[in-house]
Amino acid sequence: MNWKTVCDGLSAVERFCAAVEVSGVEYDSRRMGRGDVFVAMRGEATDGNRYIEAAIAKGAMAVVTDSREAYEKLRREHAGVGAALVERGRRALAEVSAAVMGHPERGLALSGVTGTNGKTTTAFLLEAMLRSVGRTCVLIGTIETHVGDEVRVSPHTTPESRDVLEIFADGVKAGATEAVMEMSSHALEQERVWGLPVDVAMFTNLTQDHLDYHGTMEKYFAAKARLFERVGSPAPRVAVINGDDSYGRRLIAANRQSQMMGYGLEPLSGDYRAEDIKLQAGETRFIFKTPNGDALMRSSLTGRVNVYNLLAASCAALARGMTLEEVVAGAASGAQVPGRFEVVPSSNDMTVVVDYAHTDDALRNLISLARELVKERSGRVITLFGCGGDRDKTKRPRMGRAAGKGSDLVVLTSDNPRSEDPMEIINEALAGVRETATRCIVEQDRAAAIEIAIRAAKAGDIVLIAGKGHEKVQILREGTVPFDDVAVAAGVLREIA
Ligand SMILES: CC(=O)N[C@H]1[C@@H](OP(=O)(O)OP(=O)(O)OC[C@H]2O[C@@H](n3ccc(=O)[nH]c3=O)[C@H](O)[C@@H]2O)O[C@H](CO)[C@@H](O)[C@@H]1O[C@H](C)C(=O)N[C@@H](C)C(=O)N[C@H](CCC(=O)O)C(=O)O
Ligand SMILES: Nc1ncnc2c1ncn2[C@@H]1O[C@H](COP(=O)(O)OP(=O)(O)OP(=O)(O)O)[C@@H](O)[C@H]1O
Ligand SMILES: N[C@H](CCC[C@H](N)C(=O)O)C(=O)O
Ligand SMILES: [Mg+2]
Repeated sequence: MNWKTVCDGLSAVERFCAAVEVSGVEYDSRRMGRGDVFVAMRGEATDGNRYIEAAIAKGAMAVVTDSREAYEKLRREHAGVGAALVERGRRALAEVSAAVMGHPERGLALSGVTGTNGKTTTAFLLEAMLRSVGRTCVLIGTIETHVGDEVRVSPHTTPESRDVLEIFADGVKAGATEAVMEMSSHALEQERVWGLPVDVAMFTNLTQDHLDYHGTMEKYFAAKARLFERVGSPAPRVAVINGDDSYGRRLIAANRQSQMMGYGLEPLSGDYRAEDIKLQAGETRFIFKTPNGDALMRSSLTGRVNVYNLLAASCAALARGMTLEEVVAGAASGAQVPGRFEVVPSSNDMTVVVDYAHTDDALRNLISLARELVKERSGRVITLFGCGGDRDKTKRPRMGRAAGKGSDLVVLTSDNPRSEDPMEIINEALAGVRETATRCIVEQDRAAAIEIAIRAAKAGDIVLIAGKGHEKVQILREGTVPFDDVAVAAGVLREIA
């Protein structure tokens, strides 16, 4: 594509439309190919403007920068290279990528989901519903990325706009008409989803997480709320919002532009509600009440939180034109989401569950679900958890309290300590557990800790292995090593069988 054509569609402060052809876009000098546009973005760790020379050396035909100094240097020293001076690097990245890739976002109806917990599960459910009526989908989220039937690894929950658009372009080629995407608060704040036309936006809930990045709950909420505002693209056509959540109610009250679908369990939560809920291990049933009729909803997912996820996905599927009957049939077709209340198969008479609960709210929900499940058989709840390093430190004692409060035994261990000292993280969480009277065993090594937790269980007990879910690695100061909670737990269960 001609750089001038790209330039014409770019909201730039100044531009130099050299007569060059560009074939791709990159934001990382290490990934540059000949003929690409390099978009320099200012980050927290470094500044993309430092890598302009490296990008040109690798064959950049044009450079987009938010630095006047860098722009003027480019004009002086690289007369043959196209250039644009913009206000915000990440916005420009989205605009340039969409133009160079021929606007793949226009070929897909996009449903986006945000919230602290439940994004991955809701996205998987919605994709299953859409697929059940024969639609080809793109799915972008924490666990993996789907381009129709092709499964790819997800380096991030929400990639940079350039990478999202590349996936969209592949999706369009594969015949996709729908895209379902998790939109993390980091991505909304950093405008990684700038310019994407969201048709249906979903909000699951907001509880404490990521305060290391956002600072306060209000700022964290403001980042999530951007999905429902007119920033960079029109406001979503339909907003699907959890009316049982106090932040959700604020979004509902502030809404002026979208068709509103409020959902929840409380009578005032909205027009889409779950009533007569029946929860069992491996089965959830409820009456899905809608303004256009009611239907019996059944799913193999376990737990009350999944009632919310089913409601959000069902509302979105209705908004995408599916009938109530199709939605209900589609929900029944939704399979296990990896690492979300995943029961590890075993011949022992205890239950071992791997779950991605990594906030105090998720732990509380998980433990109270486990408590309900063991009630009849008078079993105990044994909870293993750890807290991530280089992430929100204030959630550590809160997670400790939540684990201690509902469990009969806590095993405290490591969960991606990253650059931090694992024992320091453990001690911060331990302070919370100690506020409760629950016995706590500390074992820094996660594999050893899993073994301790399972060996402590008796017939009828449930062992919750929380925090890592689908993850396949442990991130340590010394490096990243393969690690899989399900595999480790299955190994221990085999040994004691
Ligand atoms: C805090 C955060 O979100 N950081 C992300 C962000 O980094 P940054 O803006 O600080 O960028 P930077 O590293 O300073 O680099 C600036 C620019 O220089 C470029 N560069 C850098 C080096 C070089 O040699 N050449 C070069 O061109 C970089 O590609 C970048 O464009 O942009 C980078 C490029 O895309 C990301 O890799 C990085 O993710 C880091 C690794 C990360 O851990 N992110 C997590 C917190 C995250 O985003 N998580 C959410 C999910 C959270 C949830 O569970 O809800 C997610 O959406 O995945
Ligand atoms: N609707 C919900 N409300 C509260 N907790 C939930 C909900 N859905 C799932 N959870 C809990 O949160 C954990 C993570 O769920 P899920 O992966 O669906 O959320 P997520 O928002 O994608 O998380 P992340 O931002 O880390 O990717 C689950 O394992 C479960 O313990
Ligand atoms: N994706 C989230 C959750 C990771 C959960 C836990 N395994 C951790 O490493 O803290 C994050 O990066 O904060
Ligand atoms: Mg997720």
